[in-house]
Amino acid sequence: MSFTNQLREENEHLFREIYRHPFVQGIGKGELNPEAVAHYVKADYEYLNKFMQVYGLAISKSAEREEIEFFNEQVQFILHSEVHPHKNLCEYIGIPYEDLQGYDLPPTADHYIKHMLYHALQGGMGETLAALLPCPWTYLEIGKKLEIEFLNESQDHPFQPWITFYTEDAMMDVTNFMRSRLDQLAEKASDSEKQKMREAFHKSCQLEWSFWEMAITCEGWLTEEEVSTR
Ligand SMILES: Cc1ncc(C[n+]2csc(CCO)c2C)c(N)n1
Repeated sequence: MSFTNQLREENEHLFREIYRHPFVQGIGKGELNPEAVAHYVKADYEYLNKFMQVYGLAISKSAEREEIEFFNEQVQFILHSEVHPHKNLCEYIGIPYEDLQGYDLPPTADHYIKHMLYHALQGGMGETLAALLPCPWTYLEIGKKLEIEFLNESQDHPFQPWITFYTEDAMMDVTNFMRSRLDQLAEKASDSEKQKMREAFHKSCQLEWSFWEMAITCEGWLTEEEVSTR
């Protein structure tokens, strides 16, 4: 079995729970709390800004032009394409996209991005890819499953653009490129390097679940007042 198939199997429980998460199920049912949606878009916009910087670090570790080209394309993808699912969510809540930009990252989003920055700064390309991969892979699976379970051609669905964005070939291509590079690197890696890749991947899966939870609970930093009254 390939290394990334092993990673997928070891994290089956988290992939299942991500799909079962109430925010993800709310996308499927077409019913979401507007405050949770605004919280998600605010956090995700800034998360994606930092995510592009992780791609920048990955470029600095690239051994071949093909890798540089891939990460460069993915920065373009985030800048110009990944705004569409955000705009779909903004339309649902009737708030202009610009009004949801420029906010501080809530604790979980901050943790997630710093986890990726850590592996990109400390580790090699394998560790970096292992930390990045759950991001496209979990969204690809969410999109595919929601499409099968909830999309019906004859009926309007408020999140149809969001769902189909993540089922397009582009999402499969990003996931497959990262998987094949990571599989190649794992073949040559030592046991301790592979262990670091496993840990980076597993924590990113956990943080993907936590990101949905952060949105639905409108998680924020405690105010001074809250700290002093606990
Ligand atoms: C928390 C969080 N996780 C994953 C994505 C989806 N996503 C973000 S970047 C990227 C790959 C682009 O190369 C994908 C699929 C998101 N928006 N927010």
